[in-house]
Amino acid sequence: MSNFTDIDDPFTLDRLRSTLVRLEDTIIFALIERAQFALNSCIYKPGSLEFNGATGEKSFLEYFLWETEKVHARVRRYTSPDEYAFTSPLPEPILPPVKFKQFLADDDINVNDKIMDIYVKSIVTGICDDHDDNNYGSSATKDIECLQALSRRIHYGKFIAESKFRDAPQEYRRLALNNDRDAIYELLTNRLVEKKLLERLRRKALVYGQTLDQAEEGTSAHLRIPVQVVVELYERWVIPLTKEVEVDYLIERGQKATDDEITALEQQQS
Ligand SMILES: O=C(O)C(=O)C[C@]1(C(=O)O)C=C[C@@H](O)C=C1
Repeated sequence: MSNFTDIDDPFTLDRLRSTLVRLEDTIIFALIERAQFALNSCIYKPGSLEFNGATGEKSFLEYFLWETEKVHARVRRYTSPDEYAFTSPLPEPILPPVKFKQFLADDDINVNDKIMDIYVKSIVTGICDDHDDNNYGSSATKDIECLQALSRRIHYGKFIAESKFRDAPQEYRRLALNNDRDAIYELLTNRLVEKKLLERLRRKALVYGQTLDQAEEGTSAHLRIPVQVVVELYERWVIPLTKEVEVDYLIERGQKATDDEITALEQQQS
């Protein structure tokens, strides 16, 4: 809920990108926190015996996440335009609504099911040792932090997409009306930004992962998380999913935009 009550414009592409840079830190630290525990694969298996039927049909992680999101929903977490829940149904907030500055168009894009699937199958297995250390609650707590940070980062693509739409409304609308996902994908892609991001991420993973234990300095043993895993996470999943959200958003946005709106956006630019 950080940016949306700022007085100056929080929605320039530069400002939005600086939020993505900050979220890199959040994600790397969340992964480092999770990696200190074993994989504990039973927490991802629906109805696993370890939990004596207490989680019903759900896995321990799904059960824990749903209970967590219920509390967060009550304190209006998911009314913020940059927060997306994984579970449902969720209760109404007990706090009065917050008036957020309107920037996004209405949409119901939510890729959290995909994020969960990729996280459990490919991400957590890449950062944790595959054994059982009995730290089920701690592991799931850290999983929830990783999932929420990834979800926030990936859905932030909507803000980036809206900003790009406002910069070239005619063009995005034309492509959206043709349902041309590939051309939208090309138009929103900035390869230089992606390249710099991956280089920065490599450096961050190297620095943040250090234990600063003198005896291990300069060896890979002093890293709490493999650098390559963090870089690949972004290359294979985080950037592609962000772009998927951007394309989905731009298709809907372009198809719904009226002539008057396009004209008004173009006048704002000149
Ligand atoms: O910064 C942008 O322009 C974005 O759209 C975000 C992002 C990313 O996921 O980091 C995605 C697509 C671009 O090619 C560059 C970076």
